[in-house]
Amino acid sequence: LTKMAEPYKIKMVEPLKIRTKEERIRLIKEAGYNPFLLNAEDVYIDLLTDSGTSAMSDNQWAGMMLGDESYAGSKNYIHLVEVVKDIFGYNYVVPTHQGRGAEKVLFPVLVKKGQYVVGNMHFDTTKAHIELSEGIAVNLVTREAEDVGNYHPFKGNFDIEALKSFIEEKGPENIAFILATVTCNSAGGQPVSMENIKEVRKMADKYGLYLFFDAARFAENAYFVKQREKGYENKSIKEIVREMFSYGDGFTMSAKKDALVNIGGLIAIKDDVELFTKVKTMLIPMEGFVTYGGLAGRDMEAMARGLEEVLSEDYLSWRINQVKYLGDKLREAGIPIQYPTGGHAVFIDGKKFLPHVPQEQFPSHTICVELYIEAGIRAVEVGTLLAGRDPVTKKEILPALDFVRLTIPRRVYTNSHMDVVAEAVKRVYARRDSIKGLRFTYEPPILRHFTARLEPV
Ligand SMILES: CC1=C(O)/C(=C\N=C(/C)C(=O)O)C(COP(=O)(O)O)=CN1
Repeated sequence: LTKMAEPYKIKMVEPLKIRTKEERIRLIKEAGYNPFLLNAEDVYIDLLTDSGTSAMSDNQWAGMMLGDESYAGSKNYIHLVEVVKDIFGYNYVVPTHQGRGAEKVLFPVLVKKGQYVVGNMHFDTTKAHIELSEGIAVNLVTREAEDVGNYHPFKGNFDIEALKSFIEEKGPENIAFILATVTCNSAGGQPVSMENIKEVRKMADKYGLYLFFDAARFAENAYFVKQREKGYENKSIKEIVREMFSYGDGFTMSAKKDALVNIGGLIAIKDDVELFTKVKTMLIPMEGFVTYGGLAGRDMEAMARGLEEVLSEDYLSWRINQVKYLGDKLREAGIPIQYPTGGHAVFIDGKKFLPHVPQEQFPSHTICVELYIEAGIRAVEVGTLLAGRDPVTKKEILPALDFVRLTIPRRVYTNSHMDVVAEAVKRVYARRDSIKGLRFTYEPPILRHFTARLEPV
């Protein structure tokens, strides 16, 4: 019985505004049919992202009052380093302002012009920073990730054969490093198994390559390992995290996800002190001095406390089952989603939902627009609009996966909100045959999905 409700009670609330349907039709038109351009106060249930949108705990808020805002040697930094060492087993740690801050400092140190960074699936801003470092981002995720409707326990895994032949084909000297994203956001928040991580580690050792983690959703990955991988059912989340990261040489982290804070990032290096010196040298001009890296002391304190809190099994079990709760309601209604549901979001298969809308007219983005009109819900497209154009041919990339991501913030919404979301998706699904696609009225040259403006065809 104790597992049926949130393992926390609510002490402070933020009243929500609910615009009328007429207002929402006007507002989304004024926003160029792009939910990114809506004002938050015009959104009822915001499922745009789980990044930076978590509710902090009383323990974290109390930590905010203990901010040591000294420029150098803040006690919050010392606390943060201790926590990272204790959880991940890495000796060298610097804060950054968020995940991109970590990427723009670490990648130039690791990547030489023209080298490849091979990953399961890179998040779009991570890909952007690999390219800004003049590297080439390559995704080698298991084919199971594209088998959307069928159950596979670890759809975030690397395709080990593909990884081996890619490194052989290009030559290890042309691989900057291997990057394992846990969980794999772009595949549907899908986990990577410990067995797969061990296989990737073997490759890294065989070819003398670094293995880094993109650790944004590390705790959710560990929870799935505990639930789904033989031999881990009796291990604590902390033990599983420790083992996962023992196979890595370092990580970047957007703390805005599993560290339960609204701003923050990290770079951690296991034991390569030389590499750490290069990172610190880059950090100072790009993010700030070593002991604050673009953050206030209070933010580092909240992050240190969040990293410890997120390891709670009661918290993880509730958080991940809330995603499953929404996913199950949609599957029961016959709505096509990435199955099983991931750690942070339900991913609707837009191409199957709107088979009559050509991919060039952005089926999943169209569903996001309809969800806002239907019930003031803001979701995000992770598909064709996001993928953009081939930089050389300028043709639409047309990715295999075209998803609506219903991204659930941590500790913010109850299952009553999930019931509203499920009902709204069902109503859009019921009228899907009458839904038309979208076309650009303004198409930005890079990362177009954030500021594009569109209209119904
Ligand atoms: C796996 C991964 C991410 O998901 C990520 C950011 N994700 C966002 C903003 C999201 O909506 O999924 C980033 C960038 O983190 P940042 O948004 O700069 O703190 C890196 N890796």
